[in-house]
Amino acid sequence: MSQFWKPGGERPQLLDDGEGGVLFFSPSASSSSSSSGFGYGSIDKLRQRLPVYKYRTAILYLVETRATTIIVGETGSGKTTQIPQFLNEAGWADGGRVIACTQPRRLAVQAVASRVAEEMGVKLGEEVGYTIRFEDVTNTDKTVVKFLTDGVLLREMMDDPLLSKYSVIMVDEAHERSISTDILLGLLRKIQRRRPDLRLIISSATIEAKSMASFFRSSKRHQEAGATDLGPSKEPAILSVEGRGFNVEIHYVEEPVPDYVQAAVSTVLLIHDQEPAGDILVFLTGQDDIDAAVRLLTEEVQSHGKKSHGLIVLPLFSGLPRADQDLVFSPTPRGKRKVVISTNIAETSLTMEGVVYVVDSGFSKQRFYNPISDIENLVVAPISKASARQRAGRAGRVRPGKCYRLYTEEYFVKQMSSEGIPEIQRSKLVSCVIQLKALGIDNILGFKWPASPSSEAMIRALEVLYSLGVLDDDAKLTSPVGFQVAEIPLDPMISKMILASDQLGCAEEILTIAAALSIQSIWVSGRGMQKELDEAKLRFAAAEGDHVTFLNVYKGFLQSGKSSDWCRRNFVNAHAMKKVIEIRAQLKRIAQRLGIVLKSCESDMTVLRKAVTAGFFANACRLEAYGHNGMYKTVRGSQEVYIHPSSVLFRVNPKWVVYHSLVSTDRQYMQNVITIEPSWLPEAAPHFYQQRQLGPSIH
Ligand SMILES: Nc1ncnc2c1ncn2[C@@H]1O[C@H](COP(=O)(O)OP(=O)(O)OP(=O)(O)O)[C@@H](O)[C@H]1O
Repeated sequence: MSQFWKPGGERPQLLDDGEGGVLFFSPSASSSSSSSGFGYGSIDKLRQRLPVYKYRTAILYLVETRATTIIVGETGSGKTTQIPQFLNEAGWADGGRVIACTQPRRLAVQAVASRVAEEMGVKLGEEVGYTIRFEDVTNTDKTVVKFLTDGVLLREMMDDPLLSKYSVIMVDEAHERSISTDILLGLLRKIQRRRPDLRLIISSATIEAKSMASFFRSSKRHQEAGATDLGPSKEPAILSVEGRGFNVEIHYVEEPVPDYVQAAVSTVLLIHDQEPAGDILVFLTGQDDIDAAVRLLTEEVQSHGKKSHGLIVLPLFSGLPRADQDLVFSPTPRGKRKVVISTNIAETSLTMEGVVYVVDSGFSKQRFYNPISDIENLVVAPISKASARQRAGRAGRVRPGKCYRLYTEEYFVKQMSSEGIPEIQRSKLVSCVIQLKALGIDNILGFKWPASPSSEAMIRALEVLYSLGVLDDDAKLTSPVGFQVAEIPLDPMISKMILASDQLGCAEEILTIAAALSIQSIWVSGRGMQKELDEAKLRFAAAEGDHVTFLNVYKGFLQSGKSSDWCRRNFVNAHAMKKVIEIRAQLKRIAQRLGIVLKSCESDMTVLRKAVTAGFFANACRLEAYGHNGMYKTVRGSQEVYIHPSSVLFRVNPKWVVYHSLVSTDRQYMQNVITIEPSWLPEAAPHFYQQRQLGPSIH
C-alpha cells in the first residue's frame, strides 16, 4: 500500500487515506496558501514560503529510506526549484556525486537552472548547470545540481549505462508523458536493480501516482516493509504536497468561439483595455497561429489604436533563436505590457515573473501515428485538463492572476479528457527503438514500459530501421551506419540522409536542408496575405521541390547579409532563418566529428535528391490522378495523399515524390516535397522496395 505524509514534525507522520488513494489538492481557484502577507523579501524568505518547504523533512526522509518517491503537488508549489536544493543541502551531492533533475523541454531546463543558480547565489554553469541538446553549461569538477532534458539523460546512458555519477535523479513533469520520459522511466527501473544507492523522485502536478508507484514496485520477493540495512525500501512512497502559489481566477467563454486566434487577439485587447498592469501569456498551437496573432496585434499597435497603446508583442516557440527567446524573459519596461504568444513550450515549469494573465486557446499541436497506414500526423487537437491546469498555473506564481479559457466551462467539465494519451502510444517509434538498441536493449518487444506502445508500431519501426541499414538481420545496430545514425541526435531518416550526402558529395547542401526541415516553416504565415506569400515563394521556387527552394532562400538570406528587411520583403521568417543558421552550425560540428566531408554538389541537384531519397524512401509517393491538386498514393501503404498548398510543387503534378511530413486536415497533405526517380527507391532500400512494387506510374 502506498503511504501519504502530512507536513510538520521532525520525523513526518504517516498519513493513510485508508483506501490507498492519493490526497490530491483541489485545483479550484478558491484557496491560496501563500497569498496573504507574501511580501517581497530575501530569496531565503521567498523559498520558505513555498508550499513544498513544509515538506522538506518528509521529502528528505523518504529519499533516504525509499528507492523511489513520487511527489504530487500543485503548479507553483516549488517542486522543481526547491527539491534539488533540499537534496544538495542534505549532502546528496557530497563526494563528487551529482543531483539530476530532468525536464521534457529545453526552454524549461535553461530557465529553471538560471533560477536555481540565482537562489543558491552561484554562477550558472558552476555549482548549478544545465545540459540540453547541443549545449552543455556545466563544470565537471564543480556542478552538483544539474538540470537536463530527459532526452539528454538518455544520451548520457550511452557512455555511462548506470548513470553512476548521479545520486538522485528527479524526473520532473512526468505527467507530460513525453516519449523520452517514458523511455527514461523504463530504463531507470532497470538501473535501480543494479544500483541500490540510486534514488528516484518522480514529480508532477497531476500524475497517475498509483499506477506510477505500481510500475516502480518490485515483485513480491523484493518487497520490504521499510528501510533495512540492505538498502532502501523498494516500495515506492507517494507524497502529496498540499498548497499552491497565488490565487488564479478562472474565466470561461459563454459560447464556443469560432476562431481561437481571433478570439485570443480580442481577449488580449480586452485585458489590456480593462485590467490593471501585468503581462499576458497566450497559448496557441504552432508557429503559423502565433505568427498570425502577432501580426494582428502588431498591426493594431502600429495603427496607434488606443486599445493597444503600450503593448509589446513577442512570439515564443521552440524554433525561435536564443536571442528572441531571451526577450520573453527580460523585464517589461515601466508603463508597458508584454504579450507573449506561445506554443505549449511555456506550459510547464516556467515562471515568467511579470505574467498575471493567461489566455488558453484549449488546443495544441499533437502527434498522432497510425501504425497500420504508417502515417504520422501533427494535428491541432484539444488539450487535456492536466494541460489546462498547467497553463493556468503560469499565472499566480509571484502574485494573484487570471486565466481566460477560450472554451466553455461545460466543455471543460464534461468533455475535456483528464490526462493526455502518452506520446509513446501516438508516435512513430523509429527514434525510440534506435535509442534502446544503442543502449544495448536487445529484446525491445519485452521492454517494460509505463504505458506500452502497440506492437504494430514497434514492428513498423524495426522494419524502417532495417531498411535504412541501421539494424542487421539479428536486429542489432550495424557498424558503422547504425552506430553513426544513433550518434546523431536527429530523426534517423534525417541522420541517414546526412550520412548518404557524404558519399554523394553534397553534405554542404544537405546540412542546410536538414536544418530547415527541423523547424516548422521558413515562411511567414500566409493568413490573410496568401497571394503575396505565393508570389514571394515563386521568386525562389525550384522545379525539384521544397528542399532545393530552401537552398535558394538560404543563399538569398546570406547574400543579403542576413537582413531582416530582406526577409520582410520576401515573406521569409527572419526568426526561422536565424534558427536555421544556428542549427546548421551545430550539425556541422557533429558531421565533422563523424568524419563527414563537407563537399558541395554545386548545381548537381540529382545527387542531392538521391541523398534525400536515401533517408526518406519510406515516404515515397506516386501520382495516381492528375488534377488541380493531383492525387498521390504512398508506395508502401497505398494511402491517398495530396501535395500541401504551401509546397512549391502544389499543382505541378510531378510523377514521383518523397515527402518529409504529413499534415491532416480535410485530407492527408504532404509537406516539404521533392521530386525523385522511382529507380532510386530500390537502390536506396532494396529490402523495402522491390522493383515490381513500384509498377508504372501514369503518364
Ligand atoms: N524565475 C523566477 N522568478 C521569480 N520567481 C520564481 C522564478 N522561478 C520560480 N519562482 C517562484 O518559485 C515558485 C515555484 O516554482 P517551481 O518551478 O519550483 O514550482 P513547481 O512546483 O515546480 O511548479 P510547476 O510544476 O508549475 O513548474 C514559483 O511559483 C515562483 O513563485
